Amino acid sequence: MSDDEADPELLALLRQHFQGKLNLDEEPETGVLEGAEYVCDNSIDVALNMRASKNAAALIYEQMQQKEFSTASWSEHELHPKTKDESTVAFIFTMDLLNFSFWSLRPEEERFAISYRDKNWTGYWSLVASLQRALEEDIPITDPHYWQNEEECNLESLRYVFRSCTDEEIPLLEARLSCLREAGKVLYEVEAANKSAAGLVNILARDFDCFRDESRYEGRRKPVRFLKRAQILVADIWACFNGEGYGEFRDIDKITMFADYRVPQILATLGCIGYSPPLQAMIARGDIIENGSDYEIQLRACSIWCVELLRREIKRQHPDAKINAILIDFFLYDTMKLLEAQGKETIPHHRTRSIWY
Ligand SMILES: Nc1nc2c(c(CN[C@H]3C=C[C@H](O)[C@@H]3O)cn2[C@@H]2O[C@H](COP(=O)(O)O)[C@@H](O)[C@H]2O)c(=O)[nH]1
Repeated sequence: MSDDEADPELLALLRQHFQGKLNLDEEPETGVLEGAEYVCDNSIDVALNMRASKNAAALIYEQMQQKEFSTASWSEHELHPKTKDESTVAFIFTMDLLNFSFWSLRPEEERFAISYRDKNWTGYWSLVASLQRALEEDIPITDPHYWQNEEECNLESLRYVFRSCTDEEIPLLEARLSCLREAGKVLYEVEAANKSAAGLVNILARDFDCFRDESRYEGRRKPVRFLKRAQILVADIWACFNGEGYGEFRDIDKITMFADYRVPQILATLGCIGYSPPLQAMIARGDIIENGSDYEIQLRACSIWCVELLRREIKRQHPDAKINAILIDFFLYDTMKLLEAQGKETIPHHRTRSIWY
């Protein structure tokens, strides 16, 4: 072959690459942990406390062992779906499309709540209860075709699905409808990610605006990615299916802590993270912290990085521990909710209103 004729194989490869069809990296990365470490290294309003984190790691692991905390714990929750089938995947997908911003400024007895199975459910559980109740009322709330049908699925019908037993409505109802509408457009196959957790997270962030949870941070060229609902979606499917069938992901340990408003709260309560005086005062007063602000990015990123360091410390203390950031996160969230139920909250959660968490 003369040297001015490019190899046809190479040409075909390059053509595919420039058409964006070539997936060279068989082992995708989400970039969440890399961004979290960068922010944490440059953060002045949130700092990690290594001694408290070391002590917390031992405490968390001991309690997780005592409670035999595992993926099976996910399905033990009264409201979580029990069947291991495609309808449960659809349930979890719908749930994590809408799994954001339940906090209320109202007193406990007046806040948005769902009455279901003779109990009033608030926060995240109000979402799960609403979806279960809708399905029992034969509303196909987990069906993408329903989300697309403007006759059937609209603000009125969604207001009915999330009807409250108090006079406070679910926050961001319109935003929830647009998340469903958008998702309805991109009919989704879990197989697309060929069993890669990071791959599925990246596809969700690429194909759905409402999963693309990232922020520009100071001078950094690349946005800092949090991808909280994309990651908790993968984690919920993995946990629900105990890592089998739809829940099988070869790289599940690449999933990080989910940067919400509860786990930073328990990390601060444990002393693992600390705030600068101005940030401390804002959180104590219950001031709104804007989504995308420096304070908020530092809070979320340092929490992700802190849970990563807790995971590493637990693995150092117990090399054969079957543990990852997901199980630590789930455990910390449940622990925070227990403290809340016992009226033992000492540090409030930060207040950011957004569709990201
Ligand atoms: N980081 C993290 N964030 C989590 C969860 C969960 C529930 N996961 C269940 C599944 C397995 C676990 O064992 C849990 O039982 C909800 N959230 C987020 O918190 C906020 C709701 O708070 P509140 O209004 O107080 O209910 C909201 O942003 C919601 O998206 C978690 O696990 N981790």
